[in-house]
Amino acid sequence: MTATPPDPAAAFKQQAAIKAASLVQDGMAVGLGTGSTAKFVVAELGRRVREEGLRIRAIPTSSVTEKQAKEEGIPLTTFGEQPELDIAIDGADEIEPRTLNLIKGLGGALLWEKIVASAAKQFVVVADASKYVDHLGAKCPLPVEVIPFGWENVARQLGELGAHVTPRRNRDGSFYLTDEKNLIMDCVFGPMIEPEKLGRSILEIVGVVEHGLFLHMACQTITAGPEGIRILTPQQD
Ligand SMILES: O=C[C@H](O)[C@H](O)[C@H](O)COP(=O)(O)O
Repeated sequence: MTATPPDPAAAFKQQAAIKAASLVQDGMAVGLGTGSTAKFVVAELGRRVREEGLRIRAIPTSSVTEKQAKEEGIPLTTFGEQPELDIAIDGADEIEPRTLNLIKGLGGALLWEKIVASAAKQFVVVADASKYVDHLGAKCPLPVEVIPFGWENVARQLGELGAHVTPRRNRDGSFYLTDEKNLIMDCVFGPMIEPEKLGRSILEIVGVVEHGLFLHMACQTITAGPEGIRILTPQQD
């Protein structure tokens, strides 16, 4: 087994995560994100539950986060019991600093993440400062979740929208499967000028479940880097 190399941004991710976790108050219903930054949020909330007696109920955005939350002793709930969340805190792969538009899903959790974020009164994003881009798509592919049946045709149509499309695979060559047993198409579009239009076009393709563009959803981003913690809210045009 090969060891995972240490993450040079881990300390910044943790700083941003602890700051964001401080927004969570007693009695809140909380959406728990997925990824290497969100896991610090879950750890900090777990610490507060155990050491400070913080009372929260949470909905995780992936099976991985669900496992961590249970290990941390965070009580979980469902949308049946809790249709609206007070806050959701999650990571991001790219952040456009003016709008706080995001690309998410490099960890494969974009579908549950979008459901949780859209059920939250406040959607707060945590990241290290390397996630800022001038235009979404500048550094990352856009992950698109598609059902397995007919994926080849969906991939072709994503290509017609201008993407270079790669189905995500595990190290052993098998298809990567999401928590909903769907596939992910990683779509390199390059810098996006009109992400809203692109997002609508992607959703028109039959077989697409959801894409990783989170547009006009975040109310705040908390990032940390060598210059310290930076908190942004969307700029009004
Ligand atoms: O599917 C994964 C999620 O969208 C993550 O929140 C995103 O990939 C950021 O992950 P990380 O904090 O590990 O960079």
